[in-house]
Amino acid sequence: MPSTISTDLDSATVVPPTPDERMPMTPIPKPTSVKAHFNASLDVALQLLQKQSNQTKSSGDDSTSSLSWASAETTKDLPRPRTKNFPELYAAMPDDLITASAADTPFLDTPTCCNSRASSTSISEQQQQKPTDALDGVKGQQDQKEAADTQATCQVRARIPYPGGHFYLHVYHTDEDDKEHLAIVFGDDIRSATLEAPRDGETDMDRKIRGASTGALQQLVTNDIASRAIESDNLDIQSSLPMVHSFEPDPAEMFAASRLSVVDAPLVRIHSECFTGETVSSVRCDCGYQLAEAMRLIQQEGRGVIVYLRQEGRGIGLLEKLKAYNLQDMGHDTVDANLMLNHPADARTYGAARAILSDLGISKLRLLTNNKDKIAQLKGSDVSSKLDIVCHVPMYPRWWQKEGGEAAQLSYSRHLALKRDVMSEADRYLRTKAERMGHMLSFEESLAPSIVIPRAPTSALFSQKI
Ligand SMILES: Nc1nc2c(ncn2[C@@H]2O[C@H](COP(=O)(O)OP(=O)(O)OP(=O)(O)O)[C@@H](O)[C@H]2O)c(=O)[nH]1
Repeated sequence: MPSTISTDLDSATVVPPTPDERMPMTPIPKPTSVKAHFNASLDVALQLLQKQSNQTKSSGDDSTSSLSWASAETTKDLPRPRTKNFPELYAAMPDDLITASAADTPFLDTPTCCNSRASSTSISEQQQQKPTDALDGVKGQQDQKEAADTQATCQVRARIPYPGGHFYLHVYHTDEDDKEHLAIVFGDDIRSATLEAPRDGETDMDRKIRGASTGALQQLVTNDIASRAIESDNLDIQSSLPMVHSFEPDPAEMFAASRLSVVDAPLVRIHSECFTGETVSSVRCDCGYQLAEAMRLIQQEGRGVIVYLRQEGRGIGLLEKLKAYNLQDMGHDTVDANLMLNHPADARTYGAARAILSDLGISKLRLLTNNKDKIAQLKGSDVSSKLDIVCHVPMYPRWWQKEGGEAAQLSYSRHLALKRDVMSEADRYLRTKAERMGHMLSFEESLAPSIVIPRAPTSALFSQKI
């Protein structure tokens, strides 16, 4: 009987071994870099595969005894990538999608992923404004040092149904604080190394309960092979994969290419908790909009991550944020209100976010943000854990976008109501972010870019019907 591809890592039924059958697992050291992440994944996969193979041997089933995950039947109807190494899938992003070059942006060498000239103008203008002392580069550099050392461990992963699909919610603990930071992951192939790592004495049921995989591990292995090929600059994936020989449409090639997108550049949002904006729909800030918009954009692409950090009130907590709100109602802006309460304008660091992305195997990304400080901190200076932010995607409030753009999707009356509600409150907030915190926002409605989200290099693959 030919073996078939299982695309659901958790769908394979594995009979839990009796205690005697259980193979002792060597603990996998916590990965410290992307390379280590994949090495750890492979080690985990091989150990579990070995374990699974022992189990199936003992149960007389040989269907999982090889890595032959591509069957003849599954190959015949698939479109074939044009060349051996699929260069069209890795084609550089079109020039018109990148408006701000490193040369244009002295404080920021991350281009903007949008097609508007206005955007690069506004960025240059913003960069001439001096950020507040609380946000200057010294703080960023100190934070980067700390960030490189942060360890994040995924405790559990669960599937959450979402309109039009599902995502996986991951709960993380870090050694920085005792909060439950989250990763909202779209895409079945983005996996946590620390979640998958075997834990002493656990059964398959234990693994299932915490959301780690127990079967069908071929994908993890293949994923790792493809990733290693990329890491060593060897794009000849075909020589690294077990079953790619013909020039006929081949799911193995398609699959290998899709694996590469793990180290390509998915959309990522690093989002800070905001109870008021997200849960009770406050329009004092744009946080609720930004979270919803990030989810919409990432779901549209089919894969990507929102790292949801428990940094309420830019790190000062809800209690202090509400005091700051009262000061704002007395006429102070968000920066001054924080300073009057003896807090920095922004108390956040991004070590946890970097550690979580590393754990998820993401080293290259497109970042949804307007915040230069966030980009600088995330990038980091430590070469071994450097994040490659290929561009940033502006998070422009919908009500600032040109008529006929995204705003046109709202009904006219809703649009007017939104405008009326937010103009006085949220616009004041956004204006302060731009003027005093160096956020890359332009107030002129006519300058707001109509945002074009560049497709991930491999997204063509996902849009093909397989
Ligand atoms: N201290 C304080 N925090 C606020 C206020 N309004 C919103 N926040 C918090 O600010 C955080 C969001 O940060 P923002 O500065 O809006 O945006 P950002 O994440 O830095 O930048 P983007 O990536 O462009 O969204 C959330 O944790 C909110 O709870 C406020 O008036 N005072």
